[in-house]
Formats: sequence, C-alpha cells, structure tokens
Amino acid sequence: MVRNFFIGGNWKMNGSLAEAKKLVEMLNGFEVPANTEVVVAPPALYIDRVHQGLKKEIKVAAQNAYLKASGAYTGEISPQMLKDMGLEWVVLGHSERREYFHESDELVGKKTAFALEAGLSVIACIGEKLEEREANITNDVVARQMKAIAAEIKDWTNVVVAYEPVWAIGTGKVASPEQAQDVHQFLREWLAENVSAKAAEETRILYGGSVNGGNCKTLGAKPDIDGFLVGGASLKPEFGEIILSRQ
Ligand SMILES: O=C(CO)COP(=O)(O)O
Repeated sequence: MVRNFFIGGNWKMNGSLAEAKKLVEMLNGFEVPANTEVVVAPPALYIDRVHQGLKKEIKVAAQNAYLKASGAYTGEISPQMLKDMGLEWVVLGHSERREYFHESDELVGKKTAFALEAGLSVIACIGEKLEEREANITNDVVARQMKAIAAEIKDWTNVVVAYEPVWAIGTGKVASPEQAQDVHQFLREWLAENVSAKAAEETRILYGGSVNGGNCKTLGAKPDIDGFLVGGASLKPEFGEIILSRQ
C-alpha cells in the first residue's frame, strides 16, 4: 500500500490571536496535494478559532491531552473535549512535554491509548537526546519509547509516529537524510517484529527537527520518511513548500 504523506505543523506556545488569524489566511492559500494530509497544532486557546477559519483539507490537532474524560484536573483538557470541539488529532509525548513536564514513557503510552479510545488520532512523538545518540543508544531509546506505547494499544491504524531527535529540535541541526532514514527503518522493523506486518507497512513515520523549505525534499525522498512534524518553519510561508515536498 502507499502511505499518504503527512505534514504536521506544531506551533508550540507561539503567536497571538492576530498572528493565528494571519497563519489561517496563509494556510488557506496553500495548495494541498491529494496524496498529502496536513494537520496543524495551535496553542489550545486558539484551536477553535483556527479550526473555524481553516479550509477543510487542513485538520487541527491539540498539542496535548490528559488521560481522563473529566474531573478535578485543573488546567488539563480531555480527548473527549477535543472531540466535542470537532477535532480529529492530538500530539502526544512531544519531547518538550517529556522534558519540562516530566511525562514518562508510561504516561505517554497511557495517554495514547486513552485518546485513541476517545476516537482521536494520535501523533505520538519519540526521539533520543544528544547524549543518547553520542552513547550509540538511539535505537534502544526509541525502542523503549515505542514499547511503552505498544504495551497500551493494539491497533496502530490511527497512530502516526513522529521521530524527533531532541538535538535537532529548534537547533537548526537537522538530522541528515541518512541518519533519519536509519532510525525510521529501524522503527518500521520494530513494528514488524513487535506489532504486526500490517502496522509496519501502514504506519506513517514522520521526521521532526529543524525541517525547512530547503531540506524537506531530500528528507522526504527517503523510503521510510512519510512526512514531517514541523516546528518553527510551520509559522512561516515556507510551510507551503514543505506541504509540497512529496508531490
Ligand atoms: O519539535 C518540533 C516539532 O514538533 C520541531 O521543531 P523545529 O522544527 O522548530 O525544530
């Protein structure tokens, strides 16, 4: 089967209402190829405005969700609430959530299962830190992160994996196409061995970390790179070029 290309734009905690409106205008002006899915993740407060304003081909994700439907969890948003607002996607396990908000592999696995049960699709993020790459344990780290997700879910149909090496995020130090392809291939083999041949064949594996208009085509030409999760460049006009990178 052919895996549709997937471009995610993670706005992180950036912008203002005025800037969100400008980004919506910018996005609505982009051509979205039939073989490419585009999903943007604005800050939670702006999600609804962005969702209301965007053309239908571009979907909206939350950057996080909790693992309860409702209750006394001050500050949190549930997958059920995201569904209620008409959203289809949530990003979980981003390295910034893991690093600054102490989200463990286990928590990310549980949140993934809970969001899927609520009917959302999940962009599940994994990736090694610089010291882990230097210690040659990249594959061990991403396998451990995948295992924690696989322990909680059976069906990977509505999961997109985003491989984002922490050393490449926001640093301008993009992984080389070969470095990224090596890990993506390892992840696909991991899925084949530990989940199923179907999951290995069908699960989109995105690369994230300093993707821009200049490097997206060579990265996107690699066989196991099925798209990108883009941070900084998703706030700029070059996001339009990234959307076209596998045309
Ligand atoms: O973390 C990222 C996307 O989730 C990547 O961020 P940058 O594209 O800014 O490096």
